[in-house]
Amino acid sequence: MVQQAELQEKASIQPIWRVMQSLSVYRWTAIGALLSLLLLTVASAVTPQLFRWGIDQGIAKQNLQIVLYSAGWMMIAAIGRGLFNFGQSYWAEAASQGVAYDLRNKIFSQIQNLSFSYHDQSQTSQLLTRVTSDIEQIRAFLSTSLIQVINSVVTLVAIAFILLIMNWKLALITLTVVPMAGWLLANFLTRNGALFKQVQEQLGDLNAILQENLLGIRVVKAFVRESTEMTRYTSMNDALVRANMKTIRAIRNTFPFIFLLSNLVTLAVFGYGGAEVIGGRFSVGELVAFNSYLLLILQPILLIGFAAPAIAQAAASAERVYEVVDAAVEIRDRPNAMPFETCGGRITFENVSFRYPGATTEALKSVSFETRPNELIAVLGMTASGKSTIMNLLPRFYDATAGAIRIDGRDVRDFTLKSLRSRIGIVFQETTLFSGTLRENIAYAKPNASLEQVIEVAKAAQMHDFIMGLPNGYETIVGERGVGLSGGQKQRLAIARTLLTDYSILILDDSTSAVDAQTAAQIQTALDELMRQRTCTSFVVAQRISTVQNADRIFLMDKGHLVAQGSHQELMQTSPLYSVILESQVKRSPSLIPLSNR
Ligand SMILES: Nc1ncnc2c1ncn2[C@@H]1O[C@H](COP(=O)(O)OP(=O)(O)OP(=O)(O)O)[C@@H](O)[C@H]1O
Repeated sequence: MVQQAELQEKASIQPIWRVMQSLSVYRWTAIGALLSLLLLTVASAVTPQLFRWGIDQGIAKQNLQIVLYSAGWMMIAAIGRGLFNFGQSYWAEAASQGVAYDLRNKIFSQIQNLSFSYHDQSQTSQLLTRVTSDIEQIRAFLSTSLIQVINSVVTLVAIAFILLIMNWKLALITLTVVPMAGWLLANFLTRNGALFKQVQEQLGDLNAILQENLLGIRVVKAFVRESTEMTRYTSMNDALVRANMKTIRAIRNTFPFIFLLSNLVTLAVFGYGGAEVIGGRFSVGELVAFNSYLLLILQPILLIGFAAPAIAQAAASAERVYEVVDAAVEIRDRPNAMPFETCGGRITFENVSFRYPGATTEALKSVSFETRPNELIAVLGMTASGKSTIMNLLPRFYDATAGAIRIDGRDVRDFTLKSLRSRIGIVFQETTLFSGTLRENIAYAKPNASLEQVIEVAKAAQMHDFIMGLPNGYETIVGERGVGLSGGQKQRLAIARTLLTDYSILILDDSTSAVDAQTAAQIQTALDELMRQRTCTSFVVAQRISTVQNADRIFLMDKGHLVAQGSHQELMQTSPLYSVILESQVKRSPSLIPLSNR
């Protein structure tokens, strides 16, 4: 139990240290804030002494000059406090903005590097919450809570020192408040760390529903599920409010005790100090000064108290942010990885098996094949038979669990990822477009491509005529995720985008599924030309008979196994499964001519 508690505490405190260490990049700004803070403490600590001087030496002895002098110095101290306060908050804010900026960039760059498997398993909305709300919590901690705590500790130490010099007995009575309040706060932090983490997680969950809803709003409306979605969102929103209320209750249960403590101490000082003044052992000026210090010493304790929930919240947020920053990038370059430059066209799968992280069964089971230079391979199979998985392994979106994948005899893991992926042109099954113009979307991987080059690939993807029919042509703005384009148009744009890259291996993963048969055939003819001219090998995950017939070889997948390979004619004669699949396609798409009639 003790060990577990220790672990928990370690887990919550460490990220905060790490956040503070990241201030070292902005050390001069942080030092500026710290210096201002120290000067602010001096200016605050000196004021009660000026009071004491003014009362004891000025008012009590009827010396107007000293009263005026003390008032003048108090004025200077007040101006100093204002200036140092400004300097402290300005520099603390600047340093916190710097750290937040770096963290945002770091987490974004890590998100770019993390492997497909990480993104498969993580929730987009939780990532969004980490980049936005969690980093904001950390920034607020650096700009406000951290400064409050340092300020409080420095003030506490300085004032405790002054009080002890002034009257050690009275000082000891006063200072009893410090360990008691400290204990209450430490308890509060340990008990409620998990609660603050829970709030951030629930905020992420709430964002998840919002995000899913925004992405799927058309489905929601089509299925008339608005009220169900509303209920789902409201109940998550309720849960968030409940969690937030729990934190507020925790704060409410702790802070009244600290206030009570401070009030009791004020009374004790008044009673004991009053008796000392009557007994002639303490001057009125000293008691007034002491009382002012008492306020100054309670203020830091309360400030630490107010900062405590924010620190707990920031610790939970820092833990969540560093979880992403530290996540292992599974697919990375090996030491001494070499660039992939020329492709001879011999792609080999040697007993390749693959299981998706978290999956219970293998998506590929001991798949072996070898392609020949300039071959066009069609991959065919029932749904979920492993076709896309084969395509995912070649550019190393995932690494094979067993076996090896080679290009011209060299393991794909020996190449640098950047060179490997830039020489493999892939058109995914699902099309993602970015907001921007049609031209920008086509030239996504090659922003400097000339308009002629863009037009050339758009023609090959049978997109040019459509684009030219638009009032703004290639400069037409595409909505978010390609809103405003049909499914087939999006797919054709995705094909054009890939054709503009420096591919030498081309993979088309069912990328004309939303295009009508006639247009698909036109794209196919244009692609056939390009594939044979520019690629060393091409793979097409095929659904259409025309594609299958054009292929040099067909790989037939079934439940993760490569069950047959050969030409269309060969498979027609040898593989019953092949005939079944093709027949089912003919039924699905009446525009296709049954194979038996060809
Ligand atoms: N990211 C993933 N995480 C876990 N399992 C996955 C993932 N992607 C695919 N799978 C599983 O792997 C198996 C093979 O999927 P794959 O996408 O390769 O099939 P496919 O033949 O391309 O199917 P389709 O024709 O429907 O696109 C399926 O059982 C699928 O559920």
